[in-house]
Amino acid sequence: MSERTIPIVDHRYASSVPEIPQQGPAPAGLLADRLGRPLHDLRISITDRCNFRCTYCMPKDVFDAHYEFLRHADLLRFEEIDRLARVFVQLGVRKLRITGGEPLLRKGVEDLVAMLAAIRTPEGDPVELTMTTNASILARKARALKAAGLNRITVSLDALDDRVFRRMNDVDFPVRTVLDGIAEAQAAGLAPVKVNMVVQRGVNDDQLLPMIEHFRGSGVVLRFIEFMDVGNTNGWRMDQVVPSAELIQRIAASHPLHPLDPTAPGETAERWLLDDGSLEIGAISSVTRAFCRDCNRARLSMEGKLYLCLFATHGHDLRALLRGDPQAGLKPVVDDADLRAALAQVWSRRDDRYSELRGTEAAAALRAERKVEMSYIGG
Ligand SMILES: Nc1nc2c(ncn2[C@@H]2O[C@H](COP(=O)(O)OP(=O)(O)OP(=O)(O)O)[C@@H](O)[C@H]2O)c(=O)[nH]1
Ligand SMILES: C[S@@+](CC[C@H](N)C(=O)[O-])C[C@H]1O[C@@H](n2cnc3c(N)ncnc32)[C@H](O)[C@@H]1O
Ligand code: SF4
Ligand code: SF4
Repeated sequence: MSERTIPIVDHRYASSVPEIPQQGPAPAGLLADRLGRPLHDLRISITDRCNFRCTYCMPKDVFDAHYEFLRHADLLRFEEIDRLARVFVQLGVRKLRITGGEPLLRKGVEDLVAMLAAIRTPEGDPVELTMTTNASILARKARALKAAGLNRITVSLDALDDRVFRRMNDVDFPVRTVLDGIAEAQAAGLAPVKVNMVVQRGVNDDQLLPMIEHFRGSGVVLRFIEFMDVGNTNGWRMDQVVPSAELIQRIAASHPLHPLDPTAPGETAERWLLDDGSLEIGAISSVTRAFCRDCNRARLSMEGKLYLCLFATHGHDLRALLRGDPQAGLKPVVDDADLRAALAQVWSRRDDRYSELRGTEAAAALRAERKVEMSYIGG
């Protein structure tokens, strides 16, 4: 291991096994955390590997040839992910997002999509199923993903200028291939395609207007994300954050904007429409306008740890519940009702709100403990 490689998984992402409560949870509709927030989204990270080395996410000097990625045996099997997702849906989840690392790199990902697409709510309805991808191999996967039941897709793209994009993904990957992936996703009917751009001052903030011009009239929804202090390795600096308020002002100077109402409680993006109706844009302002108050998102890692915040320092070990853990004297939980009770208890004790606390001693303490990495938890 090189000196700069961060310590191995167990230390980074210490885990706690949720208890199985004696009594069942509150009825699904009433489940809420300590701050009264319901559970609505489950974001499932299916691999910690990626073929890009985006400088703000997997810097090369940390995620290098010596970096220890998880072994395949440590990953949840698709059947295990499916079982957990079903129980989460019983508890109120209505949107599933597959992410990573790069989710399209996981072998057989279409089979997982098909399994998750078959899940029904207690009322018999399907849940929304989506994915976040760097689109490096989306052009050849889009039709199979749609056929398997994926509803829509979000593509990460940080620049239109090929040189800027290659520099940011740091593996010399061309922008053309990502644009082809977006076009194929649209042709396959994965609608709407959303494009997410992380904006870093001095790195790609000159790409705002070219991105807008490119996607006008295309049907794509374009969203700008404030560069976040997620993880411990990306060298985050506040002076590289372009506050959404500034960004919107810069755009509005040349493209008059019309604000849109929120579509659902807890949504991440504030939205605007270009006055001529040619493009919807969104701003995700986790740094300058925290949206923890309505945060209804849970995150499941590829090895089965449940995280209650993007900035969490530890996860709850659901794989130990599914598989048992002889060393800890744990038998596998065979009854879904028990699993459901354990998950409900974890959610009901949640009080995470890192972005609201950023700048306080509580947040500094979390940073000292080491937060989970973005490529592990999936964004
Ligand atoms: N701080 C913080 N950032 C988040 C959270 N959820 C999403 N983000 C950030 O916003 C980016 C975009 O989120 P998406 O994955 O597109 O999720 P979404 O906005 O819920 O998705 P849609 O349903 O497509 O609107 C992520 O990559 C993260 O960088 C959150 O709960 N907290
Ligand atoms: C971790 S990636 C995983 C999925 C896939 N590899 C991709 O890039 O779409 C999910 C999202 O997190 C975003 N992201 C990663 N690091 C970030 C950071 N420091 N601040 C804000 N967003 C970040 C990426 O731009 C991407 O849109
Ligand atoms: S943002 Fe996505 S594509 Fe870029 S390094 Fe992270 S996981 Fe890979
Ligand atoms: S910082 Fe944590 S609690 Fe706040 S919105 Fe993000 S994931 Fe939710």
